[in-house]
Amino acid sequence: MSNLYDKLAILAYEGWSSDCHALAPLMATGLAIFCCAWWLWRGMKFTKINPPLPPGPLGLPIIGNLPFIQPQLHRYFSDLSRIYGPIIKLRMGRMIVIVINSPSLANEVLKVQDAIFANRDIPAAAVVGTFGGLNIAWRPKSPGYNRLRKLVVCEIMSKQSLDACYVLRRREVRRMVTEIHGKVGSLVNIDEQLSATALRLMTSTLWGDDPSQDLIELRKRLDEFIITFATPNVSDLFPILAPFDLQGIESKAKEQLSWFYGIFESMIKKRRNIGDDGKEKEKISKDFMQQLLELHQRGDDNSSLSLNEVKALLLDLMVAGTDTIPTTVEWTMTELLLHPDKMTKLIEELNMVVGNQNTMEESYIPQLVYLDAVIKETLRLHPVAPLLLPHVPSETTIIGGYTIPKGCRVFINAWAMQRDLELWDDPLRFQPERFLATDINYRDNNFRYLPFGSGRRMCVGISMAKKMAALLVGSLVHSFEWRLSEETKLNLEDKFGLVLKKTKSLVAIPIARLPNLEQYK
Ligand code: HEM
Repeated sequence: MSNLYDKLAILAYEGWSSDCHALAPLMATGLAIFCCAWWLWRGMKFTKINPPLPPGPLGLPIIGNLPFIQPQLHRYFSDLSRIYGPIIKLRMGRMIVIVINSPSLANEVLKVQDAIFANRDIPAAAVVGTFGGLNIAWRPKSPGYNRLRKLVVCEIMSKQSLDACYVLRRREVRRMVTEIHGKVGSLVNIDEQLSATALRLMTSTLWGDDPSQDLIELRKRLDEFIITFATPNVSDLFPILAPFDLQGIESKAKEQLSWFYGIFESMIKKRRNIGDDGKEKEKISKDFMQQLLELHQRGDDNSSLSLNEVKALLLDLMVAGTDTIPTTVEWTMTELLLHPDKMTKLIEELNMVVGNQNTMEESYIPQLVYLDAVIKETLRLHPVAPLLLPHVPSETTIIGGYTIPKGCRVFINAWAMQRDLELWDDPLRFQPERFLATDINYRDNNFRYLPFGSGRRMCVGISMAKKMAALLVGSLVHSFEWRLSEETKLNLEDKFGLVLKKTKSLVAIPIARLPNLEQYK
């Protein structure tokens, strides 16, 4: 090769110096024009492919904006968007963060360019625990992810499957009503009550009844695990440091996850030991674990699950389901207690549809349109995932005239859009009626209202969440009248975390409102 270059050089030199002497000025001009044209073309091509990154606050070298980030991320990001516009950029260590604050740009990310943005990056702490991202929430875009999601949406969360395990949900909700009835006239911490109920609801839906299971220990482990994952990890901000696990987060996560997987493995083992016949089989046939194991045993590549996928999924569904639903229900009860006229309207609807001789059942939900509007309005003002989950573009692209680099984290500030004065009439007012007047829905591709996200990464638990939230709010309001103690000052302060919770738990006094004691059993 170098020989060839040498020959060409000699040829060029000899040609230039002898035969083409007269053409020299012409060739020089031609070369100059070519260079200018090439430079202009490169410049145009560069600016065309690489517009600037979105605007944002200046940061420091290496650590970027990290020292200035405020813990209430949803509020901090929306304050920044008032200064820098609907799309902003921050840098956290090596990580570029993009925040979207307008429905038209959210439409670009979640619909027009959904194929690029339907990707995730596994946090360092989750790599080992999810067997390299075998769960749904962290799994990068891949045929494996599509297969898993399809199985969960079409089989586990199908109407048929959810109806089949209603008996399990009903039992836990009735248990909650009985427990609250035992505290009638005294203060009840609604957050604690709902968290315990949601955990029982989720665990019995996932694997039915397991008397050997210590739910207090499970709750404690779950809280520790959530704290580990919510702690900002230097390994994610500076991947080069990941092998050192400087904060010990990865090793903690590994230990915590192996505890959960130990429990799942022993339950799977027990389940497999149950024979094909008898009442035991009948009892367990409705829970998710049974369905997941049946998918595992299918043994065909397109529609079966590996055992590690089964375990990673059980954890995914447990984490996703146990805090989102009670948080939504607690916010709903708080708003209703702050707005007695809306509470009265809901009671009237429940009296009319359910009646005071019956108990609240899921079969009434389609007729309870005001209840549906109340929950939708609550999720508008208090979305449990205010920034959705981070989307990670699988290639560099352009949004709103700015370059969005491959691998950055894109947050959609649903919280800000759902309270935007330009998008909603009187946005800070709790007004469920706005959902009666319009037909805004959770799945509408309506990018000003996104409590469950949208597109390929939309929440897979939406059908289950809708049923559980309606059953819980309906049962609490149908069974009891709720009063506040003299000292209680209700407020709507929130705190950002894995879910957007109330800063102060709701505490209220239940009074029985149904005529028969039987209705509380
Ligand atoms: C009120 C209750 C709930 C709300 C408001 C909610 C909201 C969300 C949101 C906003 C996302 C992220 C969407 C995105 O990144 O674009 C999400 C993802 C997810 N949710 Fe939910 N969720 C709820 C309940 C549940 C339940 C009950 C389950 C399952 C038992 C569940 C399972 C999941 C999973 C697995 C994902 C990840 C989906 C993916 O990455 O493909 N969620 N949810």
